[in-house]
Amino acid sequence: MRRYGKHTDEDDIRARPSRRGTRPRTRLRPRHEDAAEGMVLTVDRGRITCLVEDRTVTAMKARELGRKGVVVGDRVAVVGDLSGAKDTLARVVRVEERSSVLRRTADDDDPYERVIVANADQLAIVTALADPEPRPRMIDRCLVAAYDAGLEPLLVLTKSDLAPAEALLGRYAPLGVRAVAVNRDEPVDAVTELLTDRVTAFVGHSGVGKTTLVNALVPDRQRATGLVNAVTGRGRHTTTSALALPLPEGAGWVIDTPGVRSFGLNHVEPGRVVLAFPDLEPGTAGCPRACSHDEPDCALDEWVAAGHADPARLDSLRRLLATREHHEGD
Ligand SMILES: Nc1nc2c(ncn2[C@@H]2O[C@H](COP(=O)(O)OP(=O)(O)OP(=O)(O)O)[C@@H](O)[C@H]2O)c(=O)[nH]1
Ligand SMILES: [Zn+2]
Repeated sequence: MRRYGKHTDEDDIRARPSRRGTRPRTRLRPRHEDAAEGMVLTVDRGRITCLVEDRTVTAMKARELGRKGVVVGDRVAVVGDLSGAKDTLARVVRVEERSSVLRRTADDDDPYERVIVANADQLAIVTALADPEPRPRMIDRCLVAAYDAGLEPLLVLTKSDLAPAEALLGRYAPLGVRAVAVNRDEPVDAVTELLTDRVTAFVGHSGVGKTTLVNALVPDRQRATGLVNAVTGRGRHTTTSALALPLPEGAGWVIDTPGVRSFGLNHVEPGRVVLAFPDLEPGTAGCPRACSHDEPDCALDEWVAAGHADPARLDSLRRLLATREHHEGD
């Protein structure tokens, strides 16, 4: 399992198998042999805050990176002043291959897509059970984004003191999505357990209680946020970019994404979403080319009729795929 932070051991990283195989490092990386590994904690107007060993280092993108973006969660190679002292500036010279990318478009009509988080393995979709009312279509859209990005979704239902969770849970039962209900007056251990040793991006609409939850999960948040702001010189409430926060004892990461409520799904291909449905996926072998999986010739109807999968699963898949069409109020 991927681990960053205090327990990250550099030898570990080098020993990780890479797609490039076993060619010698010297040929792979002729330059910046002395670079240190860092993990990007936040990016604010070109200033990259990374964790290098146990130090918070501010860096700028090296010119040689060109237009390549650097985002929260990226593993990077950093050179220069790595002391983490005030007013020092290091350089990010390389962005390592990403194991996942979470993208968004401003909305479905906006063709411009941007990566918001790299290397997460889980997407926590935070929804209040009341105040504000849950918006199932929005949850569905987040699920599609998670499946598309190859992240495992996790439904976190907040304010369980205000309303029961059963109806909402019922809607997601056929999808097999893990879900947990919490409120601010109870311990959050059940959530912590699901985050252990993972990198989890949190999304949610304003007012759902995401801040309350993240503060409970990361009791050290004030300190962690303070560290970042000491370096960027910005106030606690001004940052709008995503921020990686370590769970206690280095047991995983919470990536808070202020302002990310839902996802434009322009770039999503039905084929990638179906991959998250291993019981249905083999049935698509009989589909016409570029099947939307919601058309008369789709082979999945026959697949289900033949008893290979539960019809409720196909209904759920189609409901999710339909959220790619834009509706008022998403
Ligand atoms: N009843 C109840 N209210 C809660 C709970 N958690 C948070 N709230 C309230 O919900 C409101 C929003 O909580 P926040 O934690 O600020 O929510 P947020 O999602 O971070 O919203 P923004 O700060 O606007 O992004 C606040 O008034 C909280 O006091 C809960 O478990 N139960
Ligand atoms: Zn099909």
